[in-house]
Amino acid sequence: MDPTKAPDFKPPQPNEELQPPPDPKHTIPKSGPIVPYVLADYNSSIDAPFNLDIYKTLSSRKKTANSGNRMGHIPLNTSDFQPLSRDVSSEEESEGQLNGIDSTLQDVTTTSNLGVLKSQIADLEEVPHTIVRQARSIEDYEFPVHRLTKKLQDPDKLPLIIVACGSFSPITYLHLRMFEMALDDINEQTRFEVVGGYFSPVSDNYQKRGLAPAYHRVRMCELACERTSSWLMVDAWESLQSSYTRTAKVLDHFNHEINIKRGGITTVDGEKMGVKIMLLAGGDLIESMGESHVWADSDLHHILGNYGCLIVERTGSDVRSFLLSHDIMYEHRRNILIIKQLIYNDISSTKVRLFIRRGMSVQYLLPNSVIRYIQEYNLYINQSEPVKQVLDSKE
Ligand SMILES: Nc1ncnc2c1ncn2[C@@H]1O[C@H](COP(=O)(O)OP(=O)(O)OP(=O)(O)O)[C@@H](O)[C@H]1O
Ligand SMILES: NC(=O)c1ccc[n+]([C@@H]2O[C@H](COP(=O)(O)O)[C@@H](O)[C@H]2O)c1
Repeated sequence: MDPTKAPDFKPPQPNEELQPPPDPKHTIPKSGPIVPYVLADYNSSIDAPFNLDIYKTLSSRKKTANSGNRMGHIPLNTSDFQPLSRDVSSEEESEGQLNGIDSTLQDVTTTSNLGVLKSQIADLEEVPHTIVRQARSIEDYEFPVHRLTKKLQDPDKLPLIIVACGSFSPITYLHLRMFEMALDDINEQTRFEVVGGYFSPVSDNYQKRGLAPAYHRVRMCELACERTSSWLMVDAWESLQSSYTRTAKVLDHFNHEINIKRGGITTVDGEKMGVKIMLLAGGDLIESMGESHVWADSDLHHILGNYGCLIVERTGSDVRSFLLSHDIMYEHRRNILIIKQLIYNDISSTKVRLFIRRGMSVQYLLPNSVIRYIQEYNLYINQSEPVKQVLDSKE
């Protein structure tokens, strides 16, 4: 649980000159083109119209278009949905079901933008289909792009990828819901178009109580994403590292994979454009940013300045006041979006682990496929987290 134990973590010294975190030696080139978009540019209102051409020119100059890219996209048409697995349904059945979904959606979406959006319809969890899986070793690792949008859909918007870092031990409906809340607020309040969302589970080196082995946490996230969402993915890179990786470096990894290696994504005009990457986090994580022994100031400048943060308010935490009181967060406030939970959800992985240990039901707190996985591998039953600490942890 203690990132200060990372081999490269140095606590800030008084009067220290702030330096950005050092580039990881092999994967991140010295001057990575981190996309400089901020949520609210140059004091204009967050939803003011703005000139995309400047960015198009910039990105076409930097064009490093990688012809071999294998990007997928958030499925919007039924033809884009993942095929149902053949061992459970014939091709005809699949077609019939998809057509069924299509006509239902048509009714909802042709007349207005109201109702359930096409992009938010996933295959039902009960419909088994192929699960895209990440490698178990870093040697075989490939960055997942099967649900990344291939092409921006709105010519007036900028592409954005959301990354959630955490333990996910186990992943719950709250963690999944955080992405949906973020999606709604981004669509409503910003000029960004979400082109992908990733979970990045921490590695086993993160010494936090209750961590199931990284391999299982990644698998559970994969089941949850593939079975309940049409756009979320899991990236195992962080979980496969041999030592703890600070969040600043995890975001650099996403920048490397998406912007440096693949040159961003394609705009409506067929140009390549860099993608903004933002960290999705809960209010508690953000409040931990006030503790200098947990987050280095230079990392905070790097994360909040170069990337940005989407903060989901947590019951009982006042993120806005915290933002006001924290110098670095205040400095980068235009790159931070606070997401209000309109329906409060406070599902806690710690309590889920306790329930499992006590043989209690966890149904409707996490996806069924994740519950089945936990049962199959007997996860969390032999844990020894102090019960008092579990019950007091989030209150
Ligand atoms: N109730 C909540 N409201 C908003 N965000 C939350 C809530 N619970 C967790 N999160 C956020 O989910 C992300 C992943 O959390 P993580 O799995 O590391 O811890 P957790 O969900 O609090 O689980 P644990 O109980 O094991 O500490 C973090 O950004 C965290 O802030
Ligand atoms: N200095 C850092 O980069 C730093 C510090 C604390 C937590 N984190 C990250 O925050 C996420 C959630 O942490 P907790 O589960 O401890 O709330 C993890 O992904 C962890 O790596 C990063």
